[in-house]
Amino acid sequence: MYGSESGSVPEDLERTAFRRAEKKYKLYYEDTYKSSKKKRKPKPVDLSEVLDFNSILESYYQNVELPHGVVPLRCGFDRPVFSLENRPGFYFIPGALSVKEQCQWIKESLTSFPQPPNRTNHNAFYGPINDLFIAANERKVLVADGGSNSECDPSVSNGGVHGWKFFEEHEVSSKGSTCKSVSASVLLRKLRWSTLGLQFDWSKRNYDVSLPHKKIPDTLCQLAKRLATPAMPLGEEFQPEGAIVNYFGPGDMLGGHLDDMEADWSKPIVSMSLGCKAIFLLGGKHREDPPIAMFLRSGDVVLMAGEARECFHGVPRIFTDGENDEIVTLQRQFSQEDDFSVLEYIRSSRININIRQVY
Ligand SMILES: O=C(O)CCC(=O)C(=O)O
Ligand SMILES: [Fe+2]
Repeated sequence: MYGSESGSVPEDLERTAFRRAEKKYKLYYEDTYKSSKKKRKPKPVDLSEVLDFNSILESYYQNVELPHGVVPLRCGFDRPVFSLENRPGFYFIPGALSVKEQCQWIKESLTSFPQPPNRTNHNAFYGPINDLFIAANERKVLVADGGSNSECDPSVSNGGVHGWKFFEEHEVSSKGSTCKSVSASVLLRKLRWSTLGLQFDWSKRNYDVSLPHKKIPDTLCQLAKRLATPAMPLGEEFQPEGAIVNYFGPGDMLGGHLDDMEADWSKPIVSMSLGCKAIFLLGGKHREDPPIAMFLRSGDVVLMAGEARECFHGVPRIFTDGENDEIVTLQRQFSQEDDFSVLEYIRSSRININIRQVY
């Protein structure tokens, strides 16, 4: 499902309309800048066909005609909600989260959500990792304890458990380069997903109820229940049971896919965008259907329910450059709160939290 700027795609996959749109919006760099990674310049991309719900919201407030096919929903929600004429079950709530809420969920996504027993993409290789964000700020290094080859672990003189443990940088460098190690900041940069509540097993593409898990935090549940209301049948309440947190760095993308592992597709997926702006592609039921492209900004919420659950979707691009990322207010807030480590992370990242009712 995931890809990155370096991923190559078999030719036949490029034949679908969805794949062509992914290619159109994906990050490519100008060739002339290839030699120097720092100065690489993104190739310009034509964004004229990307739906912009910020300007749609403005038009709505000013009573100006909306783009063809965009329909405001009358549902009594406390913010404007838009639907798309030819994608029933899809709802867009621009700016649904306040800046404070955005900061709160960004911080939780970095600090508490990746904590065991929640799983992350690092589990398969390193096992559970505690306090990754703190370790990254303290410039710690994760070191392999090689069992019999235990000189790798500065604290173990002979034998010891197999596994990985954080150490201070100087403890590791004094040991030389014989041990397998990776810096916490590299691991934080490579964090791609964490799962909350019922744990999603990516290898089986299913929920594994036998895996230990904690309930989704109550504040997040309450928020998701409220945000889900425009897509819920009257009188029914959304029951958040599982969530996937996606972390995107520059050049990362989320390939076209369906989320079809939940039992009841009439219930929405509540999807919150945080950090740098992205392009979201909402396709149809077939990869051959031309997708609709739209910007997702920090604070936007998307709901996918009913027929929209059968639509391919993905994120081909995030914008991490100051001109396009649209995170000034977020940056200001983190600076005011002296949260410079979070600020550093989010200025080149996007986080998506999508919350699901599984049964
Ligand atoms: O990042 C997004 O906005 C979409 C995420 C998504 O589709 C998923 O995790 O299934
Ligand atoms: Fe999805």
